[in-house]
Amino acid sequence: MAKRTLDAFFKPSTTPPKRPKTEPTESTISTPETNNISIEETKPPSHHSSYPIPIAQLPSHVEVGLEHATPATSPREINNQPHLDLLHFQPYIPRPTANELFKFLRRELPFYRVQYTARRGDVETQINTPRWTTVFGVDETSTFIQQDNGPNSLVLLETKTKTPIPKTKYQCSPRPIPACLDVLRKQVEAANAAAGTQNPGYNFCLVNYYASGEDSIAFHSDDERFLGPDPNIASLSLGGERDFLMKHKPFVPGGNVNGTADGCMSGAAHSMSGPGGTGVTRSGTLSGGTLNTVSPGSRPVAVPLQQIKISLGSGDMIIMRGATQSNWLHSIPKRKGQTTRGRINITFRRAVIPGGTNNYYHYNVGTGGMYRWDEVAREMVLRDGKVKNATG
Ligand SMILES: O=C(O)CCC(=O)C(=O)O
Ligand SMILES: [Fe+2]
Repeated sequence: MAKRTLDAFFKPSTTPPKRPKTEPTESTISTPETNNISIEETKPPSHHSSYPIPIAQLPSHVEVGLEHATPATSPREINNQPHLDLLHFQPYIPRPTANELFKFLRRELPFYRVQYTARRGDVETQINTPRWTTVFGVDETSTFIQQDNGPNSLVLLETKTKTPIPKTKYQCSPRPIPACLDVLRKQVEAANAAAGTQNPGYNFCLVNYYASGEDSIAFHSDDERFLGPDPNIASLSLGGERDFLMKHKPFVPGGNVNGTADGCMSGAAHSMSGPGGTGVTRSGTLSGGTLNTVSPGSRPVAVPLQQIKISLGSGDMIIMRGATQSNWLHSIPKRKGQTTRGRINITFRRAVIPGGTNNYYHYNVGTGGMYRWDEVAREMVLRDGKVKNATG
């Protein structure tokens, strides 16, 4: 990859003329005449039979920014409430690079507006996911292995036996994490190591695009059984600033408040705040740190009433660790009427069983059409009416 110094990277540079995307090499012209002007030529895109389109590699100026300047700050630990264990990088990626990465991913990734039906008792409801989504990865029982040097040569094998997976193993065609997101995955794993966190071994990358303040994710926790106990979820924000809310789960005799549909399904069966995603009504005041003690049985349980609001800017990253997911709900609430820039969120996770793979593709790719960002229309445009082999 073409390397440039950090100084050169942050200096305004003359934008070189755009080259056709297909050119497979890249170079930096560095002579006294050109004064280190970087000519960006892209590496060949990531191909796979499961992809609806080839997925471009990062432009070298973004790659350089990521390589040389992340983490941009040391994380702040947020663990001042029961069961809460967060690392907040503010930012993790320097803002100029994060903004470039935002535009690149919005332009290059396939996106979906997933619709699904949710059943509660006898009642079936059709849910329109209130944001754009896409997903890559496979659970730990399968592994993508490079067979040869061909562009389409990653094959999916059983992790244990290294034999091809049975055709019936998945109700979807798992997609390998493309190079442009795999760079981030590795860096975020390194950030965990630097913070003394056990290697999360991320094998999934979920992407949300919130086009405006109308798009949202309702209160939920990412504590599906297919993620194993105490899952580590890293969540990266790019583009427009949005509020990230967290609140402690209420005590429910017999277990969690379980998922009904309100468009927060990055995976099924998370714990949720109830239909409508407006949250569980609690008695008491929502003032700083007040504890509401409920006594469902013989043992009183203290429920912290303080809701947390973190404003997430471009490049910020939150790593949610330990008991956070089993005890806290999080959301990106709607901001109707406010002019908000589009925002991309990327979460890295580790799924441990095939059910996780089926679930993530079902709720983040689905069976509807594939959309791409259109720079002229400035919106997502339908490109492919039906998803080929994406879910069963
Ligand atoms: O957009 C965000 O910051 C949150 C996304 C999220 O919670 C999820 O995808 O599970
Ligand atoms: Fe989440």
